[in-house]
Amino acid sequence: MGVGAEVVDLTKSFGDQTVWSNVSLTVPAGDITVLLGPSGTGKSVFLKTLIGLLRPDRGRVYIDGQELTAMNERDLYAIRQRCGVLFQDGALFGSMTVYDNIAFPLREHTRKTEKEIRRIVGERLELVGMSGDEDKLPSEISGGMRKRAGLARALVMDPELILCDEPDSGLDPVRTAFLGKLIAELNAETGATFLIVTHDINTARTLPDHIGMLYKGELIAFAPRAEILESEEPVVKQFLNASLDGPIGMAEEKDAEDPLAHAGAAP
Ligand SMILES: Nc1ncnc2c1ncn2[C@@H]1O[C@H](COP(=O)(O)OP(=O)(O)OP(=O)(O)O)[C@@H](O)[C@H]1O
Repeated sequence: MGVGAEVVDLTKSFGDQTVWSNVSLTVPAGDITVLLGPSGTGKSVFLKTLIGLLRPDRGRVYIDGQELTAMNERDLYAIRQRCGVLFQDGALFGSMTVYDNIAFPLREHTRKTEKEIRRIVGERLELVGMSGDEDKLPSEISGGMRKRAGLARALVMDPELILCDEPDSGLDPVRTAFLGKLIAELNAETGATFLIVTHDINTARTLPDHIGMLYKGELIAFAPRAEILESEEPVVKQFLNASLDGPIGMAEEKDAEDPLAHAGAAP
C-alpha cells in the first residue's frame, strides 16, 4: 500500500539563491500526483528534498506521518528503503547488465538469496515488459527501455512511495503514453503513491489524481486534476496549453526583473 507525504512551509536555497520558499502540500497516499513547472523551478530539488537527499533550510517533511527533517541518517535510511526513485536518465550502472542493475538494491539492502532475487527481478522485468532483456547492458537498449529498466529497479523493494523525475523525457509520444499506462497499472496493482515530475502535457492531462505547479520560487497551484485543468490562473493555463502568450518567458530571472515580460498576456 502507498504512504502519503507532506511538506510544511518548506524552503530550499543554494547559497543566496532561493529555489522555492514556504511550500506546503500533501501528496495523498495511494494516488498519483504530478508536479509541473518551467525548467529550473526546482522540481528535481523538491523530489530530492522530499526523500531527504537534500536538507531544506526551513520547514518540515513527513512521510507516512514521520518527520524526516528531524531524523538522523539511520532513520532516514530506513524510510528511504520504503521509497523508490526513478531519476531522469534511469541512472543505470553502465557496466552492469539490466538484471544486475535491477538486482542491485536487493543485494545491497536485503539478505535475500540469489534464488529469491531471481524471482523478484524476473517479476519486475515482466511487469515493465522487459523479460528477455536481462543480459543486455544499458548501452545496448533504447532510451525507453532504460527508463523501464529504471522503473523496474525503483520497484524492486516494493516501495510505498515512488518518485519519478521526468520518466518520459526523450521518449516519443507513443512510448510516453505506454509509460503513463504502465504507471497507472502499477498504481492500481500495488497501491503505491506516485509523485511524478513531467513536462509532458498529455501525461499531466490524463494520468494524475492531483497536479501541483511550481513557478518563480512558489507553489502556485495544487489541486485535483480536473480543477487544475479548468484553472484560469494565467501561468497554469499557459503551461497546460503550451502557449507563448502568458507570464512564462524564456528565462525565469528575466521574467522576475522585467514587468514588460507579462505583456504577452495583455489584450
Ligand atoms: N546541488 C545543487 N547545488 C546548487 N544549485 C543547485 C543544485 N541542484 C540544483 N540547483 C539549482 O536549483 C535550481 C532548480 O534546479 P532543478 O534541477 O530542481 O530544476 P527543475 O525544475 O527540475 O528543472 P528541469 O525541468 O529543467 O529539469 C536550478 O537553478 C539549479 O541550478
